[in-house]
Amino acid sequence: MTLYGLDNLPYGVFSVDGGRRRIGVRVHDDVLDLDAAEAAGLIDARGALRTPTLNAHMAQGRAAWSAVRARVRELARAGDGTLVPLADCELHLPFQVADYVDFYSSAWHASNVGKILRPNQPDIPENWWHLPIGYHGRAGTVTVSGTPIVRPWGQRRGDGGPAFGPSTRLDIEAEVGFVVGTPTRLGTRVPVSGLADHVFGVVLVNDWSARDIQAWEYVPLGPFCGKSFATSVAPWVVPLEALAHAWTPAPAQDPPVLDYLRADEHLGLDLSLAVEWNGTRVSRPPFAGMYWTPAQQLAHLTVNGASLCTGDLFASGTVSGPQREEVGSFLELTAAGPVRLADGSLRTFLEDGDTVSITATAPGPDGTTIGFGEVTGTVVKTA
Ligand SMILES: O=C(O)/C=C/C(=O)CC(=O)CC(=O)O
Ligand SMILES: [Ca+2]
Ligand SMILES: [Mg+2]
Repeated sequence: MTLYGLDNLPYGVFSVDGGRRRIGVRVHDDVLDLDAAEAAGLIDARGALRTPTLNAHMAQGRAAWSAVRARVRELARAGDGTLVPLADCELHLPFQVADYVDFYSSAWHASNVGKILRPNQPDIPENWWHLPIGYHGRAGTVTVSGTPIVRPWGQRRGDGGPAFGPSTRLDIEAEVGFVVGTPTRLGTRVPVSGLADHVFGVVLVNDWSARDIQAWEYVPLGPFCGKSFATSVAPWVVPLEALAHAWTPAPAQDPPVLDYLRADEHLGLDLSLAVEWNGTRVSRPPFAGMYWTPAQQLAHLTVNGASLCTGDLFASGTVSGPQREEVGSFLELTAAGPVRLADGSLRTFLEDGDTVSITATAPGPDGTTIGFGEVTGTVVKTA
């Protein structure tokens, strides 16, 4: 199956042999060097492609994204420009992260986690059905796929007070992130119809979570050290334009949402995720069933007049479906007992040396499939 053909063309940042960081587009198992293409006059983005992150091009806006993508497609089709084998490339964080926000938009995830963390309360709080709940994360600790994940230390609930040490309940969250290109002015809102004007593309996210630290610290202000130690993203940003065939009706919303969240077309994206734990596929989270859509998340994120910056990343929240084999966290996967991996070992939470990889596909035009690369990370013992 071709995942990186001419209908995809995801953007990344690469270097070869420790050289300069350059913008490129993945074409099958090669990277088309856009820095070299702009230097050679094969493409014109007013110099934005000759920079070490995608931010300058992302700031140029939707018309420029379309024009550059169309030209990249011509180059890729004609075999013009420099192709570097992917195997020779080191891949970097593709964009400089401005603000990072994480939502909580799967009803299955919310109800699973609610049962585990708040057994004496309703699974899902009343406000959840009226607004896409989220928290502000730590932009500076968003790292590219492959970066080792150092097991965090912190406080957890102990007998008669806090215990302290390396997290004993280290977990993942399989998510889909949206990368903002076009910024806004402080004091303005983005309407629910504004997604495609502001979002440049989509990237896979793993919101690593230390459940023991989280459970002790989060009342009443939400996650802090339990989620701020690292968030991994895939090295490839799939342009929103490449996902034109992946839109699908989102779940009906009842109770009805307020006007600012009501879209003429209430659409989600039909992405199929897969989670591998030390090489064993343990889950296939379906993104199409997310209750809150990215368009609603963006409208809510700015409804108070908060501005958008180029490089803002907002993540969907953990992608969980209704079945145990569809959940996006190990907290949920192992709630009823450990899972057995292909090597025969049993797991509940992550052990040092464990590797988790998340991949995804989406339908492209004419029966093609769009790939998102992978976001992977290996847990290492605290130094
Ligand atoms: O319900 C809670 O208290 C916590 C939920 C999460 O940890 C999930 C979170 O980060 C948001 C999400 O990924 O859906
Ligand atoms: Ca999360
Ligand atoms: Mg995180």
